[in-house]
Amino acid sequence: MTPDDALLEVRDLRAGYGASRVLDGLSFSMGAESVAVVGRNGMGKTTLCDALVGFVRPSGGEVRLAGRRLDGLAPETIAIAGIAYVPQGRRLFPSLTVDEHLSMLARRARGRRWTPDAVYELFPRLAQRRRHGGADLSGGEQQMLAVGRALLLNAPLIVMDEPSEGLAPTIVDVLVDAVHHLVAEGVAVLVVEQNLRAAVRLADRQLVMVSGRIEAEFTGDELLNRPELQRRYLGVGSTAPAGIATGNQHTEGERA
Ligand SMILES: Nc1ncnc2c1ncn2[C@@H]1O[C@H](COP(=O)(O)OP(=O)(O)OP(=O)(O)O)[C@@H](O)[C@H]1O
Repeated sequence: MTPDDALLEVRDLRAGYGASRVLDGLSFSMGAESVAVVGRNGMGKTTLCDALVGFVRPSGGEVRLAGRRLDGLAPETIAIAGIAYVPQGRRLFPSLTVDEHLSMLARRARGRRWTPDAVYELFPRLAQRRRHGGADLSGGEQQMLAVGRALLLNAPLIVMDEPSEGLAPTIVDVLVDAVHHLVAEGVAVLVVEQNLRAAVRLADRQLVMVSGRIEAEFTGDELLNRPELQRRYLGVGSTAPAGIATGNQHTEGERA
């Protein structure tokens, strides 16, 4: 991909917390496609997401969306400029209903592709639960709501941090279908994943993060079929079932 046709271009990005540098000259670019970032725990994946959306202020480098420089801007400005965020842990409001979560952004979404009704069409399960509070939802329903809320920004790029975390396999299927649907409509999705099986279903391009940089890129098939790559880059042990989880993923089995 040349910078000319990149939707998102990240160049030499640096960021950290106080004196500790976490992102250390990270670069990649992507178009209107899905791309996964995988890597061991603590390599800086969440920090990358937070730096892209403005929750962590970069200390150097550039983030450009469709050519417009976004690094250093406030999170609200970056959201409106076109990067929506589905954060790790979903960050919903326990006392607000599904409807109330979505109606907060409904006015901005009016007349555009993604409205609350369109979100309910994508996730019929959410429509059935529309009057339930955030705290009453299963993990899968919460994740659908977090994705739905991000969609209402009608942004060209959605960043998702560990979307499959804690979800039952059937709900991961719903999520994978939704991401494919979005990409087919021209929305770009950048997804950070600990779960390699989920990562390769969500995206063909797999960027491997090591110590705050993108160290290598593989296709999903390459990563799934080459245990030595999994051991080297993802810390998947030789006794683990091939390609199930990177680092110390803890999940599955939650009620759908
Ligand atoms: N708020 C913070 N203050 C200080 N250090 C932090 C903070 N958040 C993360 N770190 C440190 O930054 C490094 C990268 O963390 P980050 O969460 O970005 O990695 P990650 O690849 O997403 O890991 P994980 O998969 O475990 O969430 C770690 O060493 C972590 O301890």
